[in-house]
Amino acid sequence: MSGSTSGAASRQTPGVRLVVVHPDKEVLAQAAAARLLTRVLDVQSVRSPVHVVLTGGSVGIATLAAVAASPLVPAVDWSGVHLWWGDERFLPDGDPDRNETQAREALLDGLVAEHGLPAANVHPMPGPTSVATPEEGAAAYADLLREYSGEYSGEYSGEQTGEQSEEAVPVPAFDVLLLGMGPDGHVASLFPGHDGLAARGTTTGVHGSPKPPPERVSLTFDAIRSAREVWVVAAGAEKAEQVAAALADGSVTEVPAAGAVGQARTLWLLDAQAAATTPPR
Ligand SMILES: O=C1O[C@H](COP(=O)(O)O)[C@@H](O)[C@H](O)[C@H]1O
Repeated sequence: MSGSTSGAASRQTPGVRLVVVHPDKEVLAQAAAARLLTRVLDVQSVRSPVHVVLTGGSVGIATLAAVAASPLVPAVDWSGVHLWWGDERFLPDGDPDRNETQAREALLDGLVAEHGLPAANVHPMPGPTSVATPEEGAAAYADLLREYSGEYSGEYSGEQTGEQSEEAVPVPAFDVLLLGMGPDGHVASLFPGHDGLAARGTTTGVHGSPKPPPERVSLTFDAIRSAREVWVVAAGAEKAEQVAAALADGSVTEVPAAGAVGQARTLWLLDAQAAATTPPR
């Protein structure tokens, strides 16, 4: 055990993984929001811009709502923050089931209107309003990511493996990459047993998602693993089994969340129910 705080139990693995357990989903969302704002402030004290990747899903959106309600919002220089998505449901602009729509309602519209977040710093994944297929959306987003990949130079073939690809992925230097986790262990739109798990490059079109809607756009594992910090947020008893499997370094094919690892740090931010079958370490 290390780093326990009031209401939270933390476990630090020898490497770069930290598991933090909060009493319930509400506290989890509040704590994740506080942690996110603090991280953005910390990064802004040493460099700018800050790149944050958002997630959809229950805890992901609850976290954004908690950010919106935080008194720390004005402490951030939002003009120096860029917001991206880890995945998107392939639905028309404004559809209530788009991760973008939910994030805008929960937080982003308010940041743009009242706190100086430039609308141009919000980078949603394209949907059928602007492209014909998830593949076209994935290609357009890959181009946008490359445009902002200041630290990257050279051609990326999408063929590299392991550490080599982690160093060469043409995406912005993501400071924090948030991921929700489904009860089946999926992260972003990378589902158990699906082709997307092995997709190369930085983005992929998804068909036949077991969770509606069937068509989606997702970052690949190469892009996810390029992030300095990956934070997996999950709540609820229905996720306990896959949380335990991922934290036991289970097969990424069966539990995609097991493959969600940050370059510097991986945080698992859980509620007590989601952590219920994870043995203390
Ligand atoms: O469909 C999706 O689901 C996951 C997890 O959602 P949750 O409601 O079970 O937390 C989410 O992370 C992903 O972004 C989203 O597209």
